[in-house]
Amino acid sequence: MNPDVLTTLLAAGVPIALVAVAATLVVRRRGDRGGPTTPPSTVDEVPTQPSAADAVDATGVPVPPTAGVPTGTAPTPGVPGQGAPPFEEELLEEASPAGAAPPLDLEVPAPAAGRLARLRERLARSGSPLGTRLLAVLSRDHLTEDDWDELEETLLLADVGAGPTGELIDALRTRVRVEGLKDPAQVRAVLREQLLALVDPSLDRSLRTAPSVSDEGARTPAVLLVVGVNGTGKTTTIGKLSRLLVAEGRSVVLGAADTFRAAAADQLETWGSRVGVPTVRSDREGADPASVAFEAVRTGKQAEVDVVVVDTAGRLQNKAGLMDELGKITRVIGKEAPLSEVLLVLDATTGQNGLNQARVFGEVAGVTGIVLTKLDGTAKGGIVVAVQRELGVPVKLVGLGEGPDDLAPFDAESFVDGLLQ
Ligand SMILES: Nc1nc2c(ncn2[C@@H]2O[C@H](COP(=O)(O)OP(=O)(O)OP(=O)(O)O)[C@@H](O)[C@H]2O)c(=O)[nH]1
Repeated sequence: MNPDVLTTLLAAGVPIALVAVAATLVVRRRGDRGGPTTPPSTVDEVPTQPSAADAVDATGVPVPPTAGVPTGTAPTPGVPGQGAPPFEEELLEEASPAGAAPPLDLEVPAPAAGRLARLRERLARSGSPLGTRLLAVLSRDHLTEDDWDELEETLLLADVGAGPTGELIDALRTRVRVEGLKDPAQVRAVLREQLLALVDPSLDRSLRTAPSVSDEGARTPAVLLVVGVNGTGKTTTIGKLSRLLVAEGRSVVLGAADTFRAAAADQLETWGSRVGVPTVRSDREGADPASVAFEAVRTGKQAEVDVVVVDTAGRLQNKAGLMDELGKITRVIGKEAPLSEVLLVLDATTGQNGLNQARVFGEVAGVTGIVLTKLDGTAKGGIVVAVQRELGVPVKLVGLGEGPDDLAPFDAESFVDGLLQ
């Protein structure tokens, strides 16, 4: 964060987390009133104040803000039961960076650690998990050819994919024959080992979210571009990701470059405002997504935030169009900052269809990590294996539900343990 900005704000006695929100509201309010319309290829002005994540107490520990931010936008469809409180005109009239804004409270996102523990519980609720079904067959006394066929079918139905299924069956047959596995605990241990090998714990699943600092001390934010087909949970995932980043003490700017659907920008803005994260957007539906992305990165750079996360539309009617759009977004972002991550959001419940999407985006967008959403709603956890094989990039995050903090960093061991509970 820019120390000058911080000093000025602190000197003015302004709670910094609130300034970002108040100023964002003013910007939105102007647009709502039909004031100066946003010219084509430009975006709304966005405050360059530090985020809530930068607030620290005397010991340097981040001071978590508290709940419930009024916003001028509609309740978010992707935030069940969490619609924004009613629009408060007086509040917006008075809001200004230096003014005495009423105490607007921000939500406290759940810490990243421990989130994946929820995976077990969610996988258990998703019907009969893959591991349980495999164990049931493997625990039979003498495994016949029919049993092996059943194992194979179970893996294929769970979307593990033909190649990895063959590998797993071969490995298990060898182990059962050589080691004469009988004891259920032994069978379980071997299955765990083999599943883990498929999910591959050696892959680097870290998210590159650290800003770079030049020798002269200039900070450039990490830029995360989020791509994927509409409906996979992209916008919701970015909302959840901004909370995860705030929970880790990062300052964040969001870029609403999904200009195809105006509500997507509202949705993103509402997510951000709940945790004090500003959104750069255009009020013009169909505005140039590349210019919004560019502006978001420039804003993040000027404000010296840690991370800029950019949403995209990614309609898949035509690969050439998608390639053009994502290519242009990538090029213009590159003028301001290098891309740190291209995250592909895939819906875990879509099976082969999801894999086809992964293939196209993999060719077009240079994906560096996969976010698998709706893992809570499927017994087909095998898609993790298939999609990693298909793209050769790791699953980095998983969506475990519709709640605001139902996004967790992926961990191979916890995932396999979830399958084998
Ligand atoms: N159960 C469950 N639902 C999810 C998860 N992630 C997203 N969703 C839901 O999926 C639906 C679609 O999410 P969006 O974020 O609007 O999808 P999108 O890809 O941004 O769609 P466009 O904005 O149209 O491009 C919403 O109802 C979300 O609440 C998840 O991990 N689990």
